[in-house]
Amino acid sequence: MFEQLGLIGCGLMGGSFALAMKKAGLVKRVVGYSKSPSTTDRARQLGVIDVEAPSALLAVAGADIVLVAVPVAATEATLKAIRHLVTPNMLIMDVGSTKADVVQAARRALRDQVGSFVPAHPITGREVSGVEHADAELYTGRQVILTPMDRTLPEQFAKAETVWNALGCRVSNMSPESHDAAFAAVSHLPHLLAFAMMNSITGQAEGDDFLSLAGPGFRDFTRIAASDPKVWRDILLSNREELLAQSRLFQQTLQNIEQAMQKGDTQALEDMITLASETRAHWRMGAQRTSKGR
Ligand SMILES: NC(=O)C1=CN([C@@H]2O[C@H](COP(=O)(O)OP(=O)(O)OC[C@H]3O[C@@H](n4cnc5c(N)ncnc54)[C@H](O)[C@@H]3O)[C@@H](O)[C@H]2O)C=CC1
Ligand SMILES: O=C(O)C(=O)Cc1ccc(O)cc1
Repeated sequence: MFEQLGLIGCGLMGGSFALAMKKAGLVKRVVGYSKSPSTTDRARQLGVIDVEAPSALLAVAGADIVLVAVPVAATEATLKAIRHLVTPNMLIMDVGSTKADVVQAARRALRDQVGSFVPAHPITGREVSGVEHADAELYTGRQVILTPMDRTLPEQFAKAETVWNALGCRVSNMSPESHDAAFAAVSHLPHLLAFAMMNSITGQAEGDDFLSLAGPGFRDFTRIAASDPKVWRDILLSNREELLAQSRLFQQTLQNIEQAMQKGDTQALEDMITLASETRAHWRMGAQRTSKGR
């Protein structure tokens, strides 16, 4: 389907996309660029990319599909660097975890070529980063949210849907703002809490001793605290308004539970735990929404 993928950011998400595209027979050649030459070199050694490019611009030369898979704050500079080679026939996508910022960055950077850009967020990933963890199956069976702009070209949007469907993903669309509000609640806040949880324990004199005693519940709750610092620094800042609003709601809910504990209000405490327990027991990842919502 495509001749050449230009991959900018040869890490977990970009590397996995390259492997998945090759495995599905959707691309003949992958030309990759990452900020550090040793990463690009490693990506070639691992067979994730076929050719190393010395710059983002040269990774795009001759490409008919481009994936930008860098920390979200690097999106604007990356798109600016490639703008002169972007054509209306080229499909450019990102995989960034935030979308309002990315869309604004794309408008500023690509200007009259912004129609080629289809903002994308695959709802998959891991707490490990880097090309060593790239996995051809990472996207299989997962959701991908597209947040097209008014100027997104219908042909490029249709191509984006076709690519993700061919990789086994379920594709849906929403506005960048609705996307950021939802993912502040179900992705960015859980990461924030996991980071805070780890630091709140290690900040105590006996923190290391406590950690040595922790079991599977702690492991499950904190797995995502091991995520990449640069990637998550950018996400927390990029979606800070929505995330701070979610953090305030969380703190209010925590206070309600603490109050019931302080008052010894057995019934209120049990009711709150029952609500959480039943909701979590029935929740399934990626299940279609059945009732209310925005
Ligand atoms: N890790 C995850 O689970 C998920 C991450 N994402 C998004 O995917 C994007 C990439 O994240 P990962 O692949 O996890 O990170 P990663 O750290 O594995 O890969 C990022 C790569 O980009 C390179 N890079 C950084 N700045 C660059 C620049 N200015 N120019 C070129 N290359 C640059 C890094 O050297 C690295 O190779 C981020 O925007 C993140 O929000 C989206 C869904 C899931
Ligand atoms: O590791 C996990 O389970 C994740 O939740 C990964 C993840 C990280 C960032 C995203 O934007 C989407 C998914």
